[in-house]
Amino acid sequence: MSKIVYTLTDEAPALATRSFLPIVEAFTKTANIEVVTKDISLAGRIIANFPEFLKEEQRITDDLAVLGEMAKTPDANIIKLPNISASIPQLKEAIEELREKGYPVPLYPDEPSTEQERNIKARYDKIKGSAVNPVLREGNSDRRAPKPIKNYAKKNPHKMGPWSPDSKTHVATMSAGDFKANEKSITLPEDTVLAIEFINDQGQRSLLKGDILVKSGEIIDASVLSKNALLSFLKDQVADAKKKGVLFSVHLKATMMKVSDPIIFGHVMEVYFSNVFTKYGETFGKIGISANNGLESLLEKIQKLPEEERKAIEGDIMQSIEEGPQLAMVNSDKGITNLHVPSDVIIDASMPAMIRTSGKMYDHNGALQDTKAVIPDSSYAGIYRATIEFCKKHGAFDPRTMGTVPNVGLMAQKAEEYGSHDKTFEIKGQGVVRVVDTYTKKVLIEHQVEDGDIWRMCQVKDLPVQDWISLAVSRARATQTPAIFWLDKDRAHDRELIKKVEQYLPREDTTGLDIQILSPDEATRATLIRLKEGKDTISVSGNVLRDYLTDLFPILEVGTSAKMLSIVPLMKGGGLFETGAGGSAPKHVEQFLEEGHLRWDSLGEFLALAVSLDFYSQKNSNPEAHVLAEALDAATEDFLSNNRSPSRKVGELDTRGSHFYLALYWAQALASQTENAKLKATFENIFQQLKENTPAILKELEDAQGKQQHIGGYYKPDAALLEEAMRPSDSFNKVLKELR
Ligand SMILES: NC(=O)C1=CN([C@@H]2O[C@H](COP(=O)(O)OP(=O)(O)OC[C@H]3O[C@@H](n4cnc5c(N)ncnc54)[C@H](OP(=O)(O)O)[C@@H]3O)[C@@H](O)[C@H]2O)C=CC1
Ligand SMILES: O=C(O)CCC(=O)C(=O)O
Ligand SMILES: [Mg+2]
Repeated sequence: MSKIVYTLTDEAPALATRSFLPIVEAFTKTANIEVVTKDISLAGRIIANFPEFLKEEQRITDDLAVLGEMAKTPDANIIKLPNISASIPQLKEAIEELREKGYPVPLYPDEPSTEQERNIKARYDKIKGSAVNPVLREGNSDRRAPKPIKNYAKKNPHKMGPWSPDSKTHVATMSAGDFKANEKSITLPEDTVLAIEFINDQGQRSLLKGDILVKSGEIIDASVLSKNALLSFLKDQVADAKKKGVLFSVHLKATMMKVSDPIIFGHVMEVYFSNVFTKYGETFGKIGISANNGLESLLEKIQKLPEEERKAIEGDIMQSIEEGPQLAMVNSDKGITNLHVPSDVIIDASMPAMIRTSGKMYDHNGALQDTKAVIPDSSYAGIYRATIEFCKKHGAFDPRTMGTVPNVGLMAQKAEEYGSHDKTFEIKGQGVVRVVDTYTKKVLIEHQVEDGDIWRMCQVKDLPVQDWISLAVSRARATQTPAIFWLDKDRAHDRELIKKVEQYLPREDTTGLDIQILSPDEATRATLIRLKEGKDTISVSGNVLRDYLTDLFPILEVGTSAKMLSIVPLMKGGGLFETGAGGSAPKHVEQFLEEGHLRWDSLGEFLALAVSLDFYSQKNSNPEAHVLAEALDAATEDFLSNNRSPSRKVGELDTRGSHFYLALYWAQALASQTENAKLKATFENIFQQLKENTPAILKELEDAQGKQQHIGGYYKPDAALLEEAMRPSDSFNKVLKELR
């Protein structure tokens, strides 16, 4: 019999799990459902990957690899919480913490010089960045705000900052020399093996990557971002932000695009702090400073220098900030700028948050200001530009009346850019990069490159594309909603995809459906007009737009993407249920540690669990699981209508209290259903007890707030301390124990 697999992750969701999972385990046990956990936290993944450095009792299995295999089986039923996609600074912090805890995992070798170091770095590079989702996502993505969530937002609209036509906020993106401009793409007629090679101006050939297995019908594309074009673009933008008196901010996806985007981030650092890097470049080289890791890491590393030198550098950094355009801040109280850590500002969440806030970001005084949002590559920047222009013209959206934009995203099997990191290279020297068919020796794609350019190749397989088209049609049919494929006939890769849509769409029954293909810019405008009028439109997009759109629209419509239903129907028949569409909210952990108040909203998890239980019921012919699922959905509606989401303020209901209410309503729904007498009897008793004990439980939960929390670690907290912190109500724990 299959099981429900629950993932243990990082930061706020991992804290929340310690409170919610015991409830899930207790409730599902009544239907004989086995819930097992798998550790895919950053710390867990590091430990699992370096067994030879550890004592026998410290070693753990590589749960991510286990889940990756499971995702390719029909029995998979995985509930996936958000996890950290670690930047280098985060990875190093986690390594440091583990070593302090007595796990002698190796240090991250920035510049490996031996074979062993190269091997260690390669292993860490697999753990770095977005290393989990691409492994589990063996299916395409279906993300939407369910009806009750939309209805709740209509009745209880979140705050939306007004937009003025005079706003100076704008998107700046490259007009030449970027990935979009240089993209070339082909569809392969048969299975073959490709190689990527670089031939420099002296005619020397080096293999960048060989043995790339490709299948018939697979689309490959390759492109290059010119370093020189990027630098001149960035210089112009720094000057222009200063001239216009707007904040300077850069929005990248350094986590998922883990090879290209940290390099681009580094160039932004070097341009913004050009005086500093020119003056101290040599010193920085000696002490191993890489601009790619951000200002915070730079400031830490210069602590090693003699005081006088350190102070001089710090002074010059301050001077650059004072003389340059003001930087947008991540945390103005703590002086953390947009350039401190490459993973602090992540485009999918950061751009919508800015749009929700009247197009403004924080300056160093904590005041909101108009902003230049620098998104160097123009492939997808246009959707934000179009949205900003729309808001300037029509004002902010109104959550009470706006429609909804569900997404069907092409994602399976490391599709498109998000699967490109093993084929992305910072080019050393001048010459050409070629993609070669190793059987026919034919050069399939070729680019002229210069030193420092970033070249990459992406792939998307044919079966995932077919599955994506079917999923789009089935969602359009199920909801009778128009669907737009966001594909640009002026982009090489999209042209290949359009051919497939034109080939496979006629195989589907589309009678009565409204399905169009529009470029992302046109699709944005068409969708926004409908959205404003209260009409719904399905966006059918590639992988990057899937990511961007499933934060953009939810954040505008319901305030956060945490409330999204996010299903991945796995291509082999299993189910992967992601909890919400957002991340792991590091800011929430900070508040919890300081004030004992956790504001993480688990709505996405409630929605995911209900679908997972229903799926379990079908797979295992277990009708009780279905009863649990229906009752959970009913409980989620009660939860919403009674406003039981965690508040942002200490002393008010937090995540733990919100979980108590969910349990209360879930028990109530089970007690009042009539489909299953055994569950009814069990939960009549449990509901009664929870109800009677409500004041005591709430008091115990409230008493746990208002003080600093000590959980014995950030990346690998202590299990017992966590349990104590996240389950502080004895009265609640006692009732749950009766079920277990
Ligand atoms: N599926 C996954 O595994 C994903 C992982 N990530 C990873 O998460 C980390 C943080 O990424 P970041 O870009 O900061 O994005 P997050 O989505 O974690 O955070 C952005 C903001 O969204 C709000 N938010 C997000 N989730 C919730 C929730 N459940 N309840 C309430 N509010 C929520 C919070 O706003 P406020 O602070 O105002 O309360 C939060 O600060 C990174 O390591 C990133 O790579 C990111 C996206 C998806
Ligand atoms: O895997 C990641 O790094 C982030 C994923 C993400 O943002 C998403 O799927 O929406
Ligand atoms: Mg995202």
